Amino acid sequence: MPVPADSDSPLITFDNVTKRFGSTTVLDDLCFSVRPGRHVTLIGPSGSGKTTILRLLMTLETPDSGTIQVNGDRLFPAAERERREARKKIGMVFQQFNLFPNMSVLRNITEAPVRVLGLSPDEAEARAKELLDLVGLADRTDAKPAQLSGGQQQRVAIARALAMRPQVLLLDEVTSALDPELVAGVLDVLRDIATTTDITMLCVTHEMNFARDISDEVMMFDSGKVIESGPPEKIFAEPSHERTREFLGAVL
Ligand SMILES: Nc1ncnc2c1ncn2[C@@H]1O[C@H](COP(=O)(O)OP(=O)(O)OP(=O)(O)O)[C@@H](O)[C@H]1O
Repeated sequence: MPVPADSDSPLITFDNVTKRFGSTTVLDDLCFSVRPGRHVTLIGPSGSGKTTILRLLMTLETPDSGTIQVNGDRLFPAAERERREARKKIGMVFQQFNLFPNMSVLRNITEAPVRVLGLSPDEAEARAKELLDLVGLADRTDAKPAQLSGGQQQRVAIARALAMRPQVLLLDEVTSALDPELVAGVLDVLRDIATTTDITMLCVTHEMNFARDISDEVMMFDSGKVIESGPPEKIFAEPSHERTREFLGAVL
């Protein structure tokens, strides 16, 4: 039976998760959990497995062993039906915006809620308009993605992820593909979502100021494990692990 989320029971749990690509062990008996409503940033050197963690939660990858649960439903190992239930609670925004180029902005957002959640087109459209307002694009409903800047496209992608009413929002280097002048607008939208909603966020970013602003917790990964975690003021100011000091020394 799924356990209802409350502030004491974790929303996301990784128990002894191992993931290999060929002979490379990317996640090594990894254990961590995230409580509902928390905003957690994953940091660590390139190749330390941060994106793989998000992709496992999206069921885009399969672990070699271990258990992953979301709100008491198993993602892995799980029967297909249970996995689908768990998967529905998760939305992701990718580095590349991945919008449907031939659909309008509005249709990009309403498509999945109608098809997957069974919302009526009117309900989906009303929700999409609220979300476009939230991301500052209420006047661009009829535009095609190619008519928007990269920052605007990424804001549509954020609205599209939220339209599925996920409990967890995964953000994978969402500003890395943007021109520098467009980064702030996207980060402002995410700051707003972090402060005005109760959504749980797992974020991979190289924007350390953003991580400092929105995170309740920063987890430092190295060699497939969490080597330290804590509030951003602790991790950024007084990291206790030598590898964290080295990493932050290179990126800050
Ligand atoms: N589909 C795949 N096939 C083979 N190797 C992969 C695959 N996906 C990831 N890897 C490897 O797994 C390791 C971890 O990759 P991952 O993208 O999770 O790291 P990361 O910490 O997010 O790195 P970065 O900060 O550079 O994005 C890397 O060595 C990568 O090359």
